[in-house]
Amino acid sequence: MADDKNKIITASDVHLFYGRFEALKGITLDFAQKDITALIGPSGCGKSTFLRTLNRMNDLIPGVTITGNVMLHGENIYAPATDTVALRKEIGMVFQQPNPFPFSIYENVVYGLRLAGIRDRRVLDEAVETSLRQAVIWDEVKDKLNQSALSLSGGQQQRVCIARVLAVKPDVILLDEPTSALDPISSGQIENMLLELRDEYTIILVTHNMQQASRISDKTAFFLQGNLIEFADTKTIFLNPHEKETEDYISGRFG
Ligand SMILES: Nc1ncnc2c1ncn2[C@@H]1O[C@H](COP(=O)(O)OP(=O)(O)OP(=O)(O)O)[C@@H](O)[C@H]1O
Repeated sequence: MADDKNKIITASDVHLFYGRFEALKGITLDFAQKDITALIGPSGCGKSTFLRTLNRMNDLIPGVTITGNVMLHGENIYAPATDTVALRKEIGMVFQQPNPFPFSIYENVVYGLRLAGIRDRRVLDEAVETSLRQAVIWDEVKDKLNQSALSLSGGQQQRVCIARVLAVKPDVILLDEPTSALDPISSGQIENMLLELRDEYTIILVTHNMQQASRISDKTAFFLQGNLIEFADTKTIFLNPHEKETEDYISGRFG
């Protein structure tokens, strides 16, 4: 577990039910500042569900019941007073399928800033350039910022979506299989970008791709049937796992 002073998110005994089905069976897991943490495990083990508990995206699904605590900077995000819009700015999310809005590249990136009431063109222009540079797509799009984001390739769209998240300066970025819909070159670009972003952001990544987890993450959490089986340094998980189930999964014996 992370040192107390470095913890940014602390999840304690999180249970989640879809109706009567228990998809998370008491997950306790801490995330350290500016680590990349990979969540791995076979299909249906609950990794995406757990990721969504971290910025209350499951609240949007009817019939969901959640117990336990998720603390961000020591504050319970499930407290009734939590402003979920503000929470999702602090903990941004990127999905498997690139989901740009049907607007220009520029308007996609400034979307959250406009919602926050920022109108100063200079501030918006600066945020667009900074975020697109951080998402390593500035050079490809700088001459066509007014073109629809939907005209870009899938990999470019995903990087614009990441720029859209970065523009509101989150503390944490959640990514749910962000490269699984992309070709290997685009996936590699996104992996390199995540490694660059690690200096500034806490990154939590659901991935089916074990090479990806081992290439870019500092810590790895292995889930199985709604349980967290093992959480450790990525090297330990892949080279010297403590639990038999982890070893079986890593070595391809199931999943
Ligand atoms: N909206 C929902 N309603 C009901 N059950 C759901 C819902 N979303 C997920 N589940 C169930 O909860 C369990 C965990 O699903 P989840 O999507 O979190 O798994 P996962 O590990 O991310 O899987 P995958 O890698 O296939 O995306 C699965 O059994 C799934 O069928």
